Amino acid sequence: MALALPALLAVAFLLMPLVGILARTDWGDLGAHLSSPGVTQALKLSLVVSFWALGLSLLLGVPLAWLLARVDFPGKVLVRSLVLLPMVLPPTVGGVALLLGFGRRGLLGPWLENTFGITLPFHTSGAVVAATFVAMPFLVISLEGTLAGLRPSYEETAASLGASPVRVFLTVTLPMVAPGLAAGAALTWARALGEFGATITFAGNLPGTTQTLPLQVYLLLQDSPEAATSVSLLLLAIAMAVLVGLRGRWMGGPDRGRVRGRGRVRVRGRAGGWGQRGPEPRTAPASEPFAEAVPPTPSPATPPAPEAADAPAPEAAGLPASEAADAPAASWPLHADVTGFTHLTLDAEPGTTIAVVGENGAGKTTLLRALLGLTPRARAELRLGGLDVTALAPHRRGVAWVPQDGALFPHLSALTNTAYGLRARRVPRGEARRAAQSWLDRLGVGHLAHRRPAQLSGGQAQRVALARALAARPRLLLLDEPLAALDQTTRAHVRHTLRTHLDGFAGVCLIVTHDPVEAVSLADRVLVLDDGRALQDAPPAEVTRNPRSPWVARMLGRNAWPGTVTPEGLLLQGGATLITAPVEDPYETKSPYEAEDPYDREGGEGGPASGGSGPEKRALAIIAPEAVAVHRERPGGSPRNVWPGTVREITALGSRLRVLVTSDRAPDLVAEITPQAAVELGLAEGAAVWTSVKATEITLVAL
Ligand SMILES: Nc1ncnc2c1ncn2[C@@H]1O[C@H](COP(=O)(O)OP(=O)(O)OP(=O)(O)O)[C@@H](O)[C@H]1O
Repeated sequence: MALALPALLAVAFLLMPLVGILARTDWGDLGAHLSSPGVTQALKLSLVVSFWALGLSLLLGVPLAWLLARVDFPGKVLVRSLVLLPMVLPPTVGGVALLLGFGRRGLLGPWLENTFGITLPFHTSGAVVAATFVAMPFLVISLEGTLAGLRPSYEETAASLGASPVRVFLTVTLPMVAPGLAAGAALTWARALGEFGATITFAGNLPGTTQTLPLQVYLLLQDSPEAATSVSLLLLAIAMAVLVGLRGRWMGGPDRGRVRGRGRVRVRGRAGGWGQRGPEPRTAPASEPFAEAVPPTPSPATPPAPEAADAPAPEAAGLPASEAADAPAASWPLHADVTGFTHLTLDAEPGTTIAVVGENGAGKTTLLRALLGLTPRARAELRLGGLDVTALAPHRRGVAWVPQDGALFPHLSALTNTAYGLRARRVPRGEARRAAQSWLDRLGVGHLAHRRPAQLSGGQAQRVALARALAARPRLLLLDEPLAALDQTTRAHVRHTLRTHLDGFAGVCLIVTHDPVEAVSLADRVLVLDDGRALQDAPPAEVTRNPRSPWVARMLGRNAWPGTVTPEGLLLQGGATLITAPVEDPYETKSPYEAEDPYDREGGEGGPASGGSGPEKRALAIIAPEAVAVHRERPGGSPRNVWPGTVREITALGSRLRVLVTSDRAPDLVAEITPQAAVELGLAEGAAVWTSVKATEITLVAL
């Protein structure tokens, strides 16, 4: 209430002059005033000047806004202040400054006059310059705000689909910032139309040449105040119309209402933790509803129809003719040497799907961006099939990227989105659309071809994004958490679709995921990253059996305790010893896979076995939750690993319960028991219990 009064006063203060104009307008003579020769001449001149000023502002201001929004350069703050200056400078001072810069005796004036014969003062061009000087900042700041708010994933995805930077700007950036651009343009035009102070100071007040409407108002005020009021009303009406048309869009940053981004629902941390289900079977059950909606998938031996039918000329696909000539038909093994923040070597046969997992900040996105050629933080020497694409720009690599939110272009239909990659490679429109429709059909979303992304559900949008990437016929496919934004049911459906279609993909596919089910059910290999290095790169079964880090173990639903190997077992942090079965030195029993591990061969730093070279042998004790017994009394008998503890959390997992027990004598432990056992034990959160693990149930994995 205390604020309402001054606020009302402010509104009244702003309203009063407008009411004054309305009250004092001579409505009977309004038509005559506005159609008088002097006013119509000034109106015409104002329109000419304001539209020229708008044109100049667009020509110069759009690139400037883009530069300010997208490029980091020294002195950027200064340039931005310079752009804003005319908005706060008194217009007459602006006029004086223009005179000193471009006037006949100004810095550039003589040169302009002698070289181009251009004299600005007392010419219409001078009025245009004055109007541009004061109006352009409106365009620049409005567009800069919109551009800065546009997530780069749209433009990066467009590039990954093969679009050149100019094409990306024209087909993605410009349409997506159109509302901001239109708002800025309308304001710029309105400001130019109302310009007075700089114009009269710099260009003078010559009827028919520089005397625009605002200058007319000033003159009329002395001779015919009623006519001045009528012209003021006209200018007021125009200004109001512009503001009402913009409906507050100016300075509002990107038009978030229109550019609908899919929610980034990150499934992190505990998603794959001890409350997670065990791995799903790799093949989804035939009873999955979506399975029926998916047309039969061609085997890898018979490439998908669109690939065969619509393969563009190699040159059209962005390959230099010489490289294209000896490019293998449709099979793209991967070899990547990545250096920088990410440091690893990756080799994979065509058709391999690799799940990239790791904690937050492990370098998953950096790896993908390095393969795309989009980050200076890591560089990938990249060979895809017979082609070394290292030196190629992102849009010429044939590396398609599906970011987490899909980044479907909101202004294009599902069909046009899907055809985007082919169109970027100059495939004729009809052909590209037919191929796109075919891909949409195969992913079960063909009937949604004409919908805009905003009219699709999360799962449908993901399928369209996948269709768009596959339709571009990439040599390498990068999926960044493709299922993260989906609910559990949709996730299972889309996972099945993904699996089915990745089976028919003739390149390598990397999937970043935080979901162990996704990693195990979709991938042929799991690449575990830690601080940009490959901690483990093995088939899912191997990673599940012998996880190389506590994080991976926990992600896969296992208890994982790091410690130091001793003759009895494992010395845990805190001094307790975990007794294991007669110890097989984990450093001497390596799985066949480990023996082949490239990091072992190279003895590379950070490789999976590098920890074995020191005097102290670190290992990870893996304990399956099913192997943990829970008791109310201290158990007797054989188990030697017995700890008192307290139940901290009980969660349901299918038909079983997972019980988190904390103890001051051992690390946190998760037990999996039946609901019946829980009832019999009278388990509840806070209950004092004992946990035990048989020595034979513990697996030691070298760290
Ligand atoms: N542009 C950048 N400049 C400097 N450091 C960066 C930049 N981008 C990422 N990093 C850092 O690099 C590391 C790896 O980041 P990256 O985004 O690749 O991790 P991630 O595994 O994808 O993580 P998340 O699971 O959280 O997405 C992090 O420590 C991050 O802080």
